[in-house]
Amino acid sequence: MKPQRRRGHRENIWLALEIGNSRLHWALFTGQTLSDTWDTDPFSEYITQQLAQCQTFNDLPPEIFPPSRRRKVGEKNSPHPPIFLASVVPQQTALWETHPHVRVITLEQIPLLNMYPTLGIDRALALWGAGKTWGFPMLVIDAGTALTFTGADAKKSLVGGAILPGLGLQFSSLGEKTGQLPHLETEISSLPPRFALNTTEAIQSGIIYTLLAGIKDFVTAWEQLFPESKIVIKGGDRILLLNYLQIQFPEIAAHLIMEPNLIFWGMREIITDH
Ligand SMILES: Nc1ncnc2c1ncn2[C@@H]1O[C@H](COP(=O)(O)OP(=O)(O)O)[C@@H](O)[C@H]1O
Ligand SMILES: CC(C)(COP(=O)(O)O)[C@@H](O)C(=O)NCCC(=O)O
Ligand SMILES: [K+]
Repeated sequence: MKPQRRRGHRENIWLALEIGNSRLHWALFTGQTLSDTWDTDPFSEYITQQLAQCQTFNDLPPEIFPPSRRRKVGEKNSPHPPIFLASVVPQQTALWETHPHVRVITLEQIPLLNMYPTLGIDRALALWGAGKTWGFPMLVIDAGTALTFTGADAKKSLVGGAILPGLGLQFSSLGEKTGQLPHLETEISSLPPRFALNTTEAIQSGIIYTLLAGIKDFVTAWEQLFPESKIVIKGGDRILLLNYLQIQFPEIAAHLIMEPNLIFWGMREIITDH
């Protein structure tokens, strides 16, 4: 599984791909060093079929590997690097797993204790990456499509967690499943009045204040169990939520470390030598 060193081209280049429910998250590594990250939309079957034909790095389609990033990779005809894949979207996984350069990461590779078989690989990798970086006990909050809490104790044993609809999903489900509520943008330019007098602000208020209160409640409960634990927040809505937590519950926000690349740290831990 380890990326091989090859003579005559830049050493140990590998790609990490995390497939989430909203988008694909990519990282370019040289050995242990993370040199670049970017996000793309999910791919059609056509693009992944094209990918399976690629022989060299340069053959990678621009939808996957934007031209602006190519200079970091070295010679044009460098062999195709391995792509280490962690996915929580089975339909997308199926498009990739036959690809000759793809290695799918599974829960068995992650040394966390007490994992249950259906635990999301993203949650396990992010928790492992955070714990190996800042130490255990550890709680990870992933503000992605779903918002998740995932915690482990000092023995690197999964304590458990929680899953709820993320910020975007809360807005879209109200917009889609009701007769007269609009589908609002996830961006909230400022905190609305809690008791609002129009529909837009009433939706924003309901979603943002309950999310912030929920995060506060989970963080407080975790800290009662593990007062010495670090807590790290990741995911596409991390900045928005942390900004509003700073306003609403500054004492809670002060405990949170923000780090978007936890899953890539987790992948690096399990696939490279130290
Ligand atoms: N450019 C973007 N595209 C999609 N979602 C985004 C973007 N920027 C911020 N977001 C927010 O990120 C959330 C998705 O988080 P992300 O971590 O990308 O999800 P996942 O890992 O589940 O694919 C959405 O709720 C959305 O509000
Ligand atoms: C909870 C998730 C949907 C989060 O996915 P994401 O929002 O990051 O795309 C994913 O981790 C998943 O499908 N988990 C499986 C169930 C579990 O972890 O218990
Ligand atoms: K995720």
